[in-house]
Amino acid sequence: MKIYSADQIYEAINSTIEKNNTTSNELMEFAGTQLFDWFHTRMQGAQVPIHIYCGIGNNGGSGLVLGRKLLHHGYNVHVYIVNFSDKRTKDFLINYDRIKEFKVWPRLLSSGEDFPEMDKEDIVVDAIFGIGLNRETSDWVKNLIKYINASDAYTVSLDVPSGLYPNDAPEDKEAVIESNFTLTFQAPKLSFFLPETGVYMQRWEAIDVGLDPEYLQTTNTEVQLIDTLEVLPLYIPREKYAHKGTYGHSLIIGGSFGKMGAVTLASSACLRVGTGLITAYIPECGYTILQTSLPEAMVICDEGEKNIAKIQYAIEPKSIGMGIGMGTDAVTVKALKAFLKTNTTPLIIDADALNILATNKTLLKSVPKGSILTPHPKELERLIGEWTDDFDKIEKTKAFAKKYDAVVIIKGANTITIYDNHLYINNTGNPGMATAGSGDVLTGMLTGLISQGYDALTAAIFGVYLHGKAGDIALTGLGYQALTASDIIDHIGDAYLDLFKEPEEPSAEAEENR
Ligand SMILES: NC(=O)C1=CN([C@@H]2O[C@H](COP(=O)(O)OP(=O)(O)OC[C@H]3O[C@@H](n4cnc5c(N)ncnc54)[C@H](OP(=O)(O)O)[C@@H]3O)[C@@H](O)[C@H]2O)[C@H](O)CC1
Ligand SMILES: [K+]
Repeated sequence: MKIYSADQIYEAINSTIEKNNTTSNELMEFAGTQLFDWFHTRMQGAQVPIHIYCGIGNNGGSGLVLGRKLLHHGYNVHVYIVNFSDKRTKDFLINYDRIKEFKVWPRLLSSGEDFPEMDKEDIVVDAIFGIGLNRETSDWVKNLIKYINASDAYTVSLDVPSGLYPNDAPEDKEAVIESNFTLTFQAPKLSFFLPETGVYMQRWEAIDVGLDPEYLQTTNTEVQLIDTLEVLPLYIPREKYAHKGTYGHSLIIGGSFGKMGAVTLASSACLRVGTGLITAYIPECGYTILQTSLPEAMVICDEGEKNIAKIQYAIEPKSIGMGIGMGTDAVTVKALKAFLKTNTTPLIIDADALNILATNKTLLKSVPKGSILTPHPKELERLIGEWTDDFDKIEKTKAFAKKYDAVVIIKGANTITIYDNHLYINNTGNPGMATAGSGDVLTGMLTGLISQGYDALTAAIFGVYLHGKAGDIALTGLGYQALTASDIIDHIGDAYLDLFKEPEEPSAEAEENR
């Protein structure tokens, strides 16, 4: 799914108006009708008080259309105008007049003294600011936002939680609505997926507000949300006359005394994702561990007993996953430096190998084209330096990926793959996957995909998706706490099979948050 910038959404609105020979108010009416349908389907006339807070722009206008339609169907509606400016938009004014058809005179809020009474069993509709927010809110509006947040009423935000920019960090963390549900217009916004700003909503759903399909389809976006529809075309089918050589030889380089499990997990995941052959390159002490725990794997032992000391082998791998459990012992650092000088095979660089690169930045130039780096936030910070907020982090990572022509995967709740100034946000995975070895599994999967012929970017997008999907499937019957990295490996096969499942009729529940 494409994630449009605020500018692109305004362009889409203009294009819709031009092409369909319609008016912006008709668009607002359509959007409001869709919003009403959403509420009506769920509420079925229930008389729970609904408090609609409308700003004076088009976000507020949409709130007024929704309010009018709810009133028309006999709902228990209270409408407030958050009068933060006298520059009311044309469509706001039209709908401000129209709601009075129902003999409803919205209450004007214009200072901190007159906030309405609400009960925590009530529903709040937040239509204060949409994507037109362009500066810090005034103190009294901030107080109103804090008041709404403190009410604990179930809050549904229209388009975005008010106070949240689609493509920027809020100046004041308290001046943002904490929404339980965000009904976003047409497509979600980037800020929904980043750790610092994603917390302002529990769930979201995109409402089709009828924007010009041609504009939406032909416009390139910098950001994409990756789900089954996006990865299905990336899948490379297995050939009938294939042999194990067809799907490449993968090499996992890592391990140190006490950390051999990481290599076992990565090698096992690499196999499960479909590599033809797998070799683990480990220090001597891991020989029996590997051979016993993973009979399918071949093992090459380094001359070092407890740490990797000199990387040399006589095989020709198609891809190499390195760094997991490797440690940062001086002898290993030296071995990695020497290895990078001559290696031309694409690398998937994780964990300690990332830390070694971060302290020896000149080595980054020796990372071959078509390689992937998989840092978690702390490792990323060591590579690119500190950032002021998530958006700054993304800009810095984009510059880093460009400079070294590498694919960078920022691991997190919504793992983000960055390459060539584009962002691919993964939509699978769950908090149960924040567990020991989960990253080692991902490294193994990426290595196995590249060996099978996927290019680095495709392997990253597809691998991160499959990894998350395997974790999601594994979750059933386990729950967040019990999920382990081995469970993710055990469900890689199910994640593949799930790609080809006939789509079920979407239930309202399943539609939410996708
Ligand atoms: N099909 C669609 O996608 C439709 C979307 N719609 C909705 O429209 C909003 C965007 O509406 P817009 O009027 O552009 O913007 P807002 O309602 O978010 O904000 C209104 C104005 O408020 C001013 N502003 C911005 N920040 C502040 C602030 N901190 N304090 C005070 N005032 C502020 C700003 O105007 P200025 O001239 O004063 O800068 C905003 O323009 C979108 O989110 C959807 O909800 C429509 O329904 C049409 C269909
Ligand atoms: K809003």
